[in-house]
Formats: sequence, C-alpha cells, structure tokens
Amino acid sequence: MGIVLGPNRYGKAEVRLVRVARDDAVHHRITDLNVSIALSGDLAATHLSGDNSAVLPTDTMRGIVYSFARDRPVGEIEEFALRLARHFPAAYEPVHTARVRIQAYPWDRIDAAEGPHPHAWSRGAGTRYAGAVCGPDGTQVVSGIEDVTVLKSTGSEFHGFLQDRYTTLQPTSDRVLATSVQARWRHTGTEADWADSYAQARATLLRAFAGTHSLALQQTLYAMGEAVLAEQDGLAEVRLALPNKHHFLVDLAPYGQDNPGEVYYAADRPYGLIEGTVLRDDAPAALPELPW
Ligand SMILES: O=c1[nH]c(=O)c2[nH]c(=O)[nH]c2[nH]1
Repeated sequence: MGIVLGPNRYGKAEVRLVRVARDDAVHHRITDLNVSIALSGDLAATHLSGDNSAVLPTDTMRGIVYSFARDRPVGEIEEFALRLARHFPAAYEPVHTARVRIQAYPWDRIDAAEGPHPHAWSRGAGTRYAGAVCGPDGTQVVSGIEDVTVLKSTGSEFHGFLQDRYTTLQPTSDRVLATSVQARWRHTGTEADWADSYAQARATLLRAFAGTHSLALQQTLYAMGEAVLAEQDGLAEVRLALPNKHHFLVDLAPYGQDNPGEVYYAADRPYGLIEGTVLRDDAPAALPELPW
C-alpha cells in the first residue's frame, strides 16, 4: 500500500476587477467582476518535493486578469472567461487545463433629474455568472444567474406528500412560494450572442416561475429549465438550485384574530433546497472540469 497525490488544481480565487470605460470625461460604463482561475497540469513536483519550476504564481494570474482588462474592453463575461481560459494552456507548457469562473455584479445608473446619471450608480439585484474550461478535451462555456429572489403570493400548492408519524406539515392549496434562483446553462458552442442569450434566459426563468401554477418547487424547477431549453437551441443543459424560502402563516388566534393568508413570518433557515438538472436527451456530455 502506498500514498499518492490525487487530483489537484490551484489558482487565484476572487480577483475583484472594476473596469471603467470612459466614453468621455463624464459618460462612463462600468463592469464589476469577481474572477477566479484554477489551473491543473504538471503539478506533482511542487506537491511532492516543493520544486516550483512548473508553478505559475497565483499572483501572476491576478496580474494577467488586470492586464487583460487594460488591453481591451472586457466584453461579455463569457468572452472574458474564454479569453483567460485559453491563455493559460497556450502560454505555459506545464498547464494542461484552465478553469475560469466570473461573477458580474450589476450596477444601475441612478435616476437623476436630467435622466440616467452618466457616472453615478446603485448596485442592482442578482449576479450574472460565466464559467469556462479549456483543456486537452476541449473548451466549454456555462452561463448563469445567482441571488435573484422571486416570490409568488398565490398560485402555489403543496399536498399529497408522503406522510408518517413524523409529519407535522399541513397540506396546503395556497401558499407563498419564494426562492433565490441559482441557475446555470451550458452552451453547446463557444460562440454566441452572450448578452442576448443571457437576457433571454434570465427573462425566461422568471416568466416560467411566474407562469407555472406550482404543485411543488420541484415542478417549478423543471418548468423553468425546460422553458430555457425550449427557447434556445444553443443550450444543452440547465442546472438549478432553488432554496425554498419558507413563509409561515403566523398564528394570530392568541390575539383573537384570524389570518386568512395575510400575515407571514419569513424564515431564513432552515430551508428546503431543491436542486435539479434539465437537459436535452441528445446533449453532448459536459466536460468534467467545467466550472458550473
Ligand atoms: O415545494 C416543496 N417541495 C418539497 O419537497 C417540500 N418539502 C416541504 O416541507 N415543503 C416543500 N415544498
């Protein structure tokens, strides 16, 4: 019996990059990113003997992110993720595979008296995501959203579930349904109108959440994923993680009051966590190292 080095990777996580595009002295556009890079390849020597000759310092990766952002506009985050992911295996012989994850935080122009302010911003809701892998088995891209909180104040039921002596949950034919959407969708190719695909997927997810009369969050999850795939041929697979943000009706009987679905306690934990994948049955497989 021996002890060996197993799978490993390393990189710089959470490089915070704010890129200001100055159309003129006062009219700006901003991009606010959180970039993480992970490389794998010939890394046995550093682990086994501390020989760092094949190790590109993570500090250099940080520098590359900032330098690439200066060279030319970052563009859509999928584009930037691909540009970075392709660079590392091409530029450094010991690097076989690069994984890049990017979160983009939205900033909305503040409504000023004269209209949208040219350079003052307020942080928007939700985060956009892109991930790319580039290695010997190919290149793939995934896009997504996270922290988009949605709620329906009716149009949601939950009943007919398995019951035993531990069951206390009452079946309901009308409840509040709320979740914070984390969604990922995998592209079949590496070229697309990323902005348009993103806007469409985001809108479709929200429309499907709103439009599905829910008998379970699981059913809503499938409907959301199915709707995104039905609208975009260039997507192979949608993965969703939906925390069930429970809203409990408050018992007002002690105060001599009824509560016909008006006063709720919004619990933050524990929460049900509903996760699932919706995919085309003929979809090519995802690369194992794709950073979802
Ligand atoms: O939509 C739901 N799915 C569940 O699996 C579940 N479990 C639970 O307690 N409430 C709910 N709601």
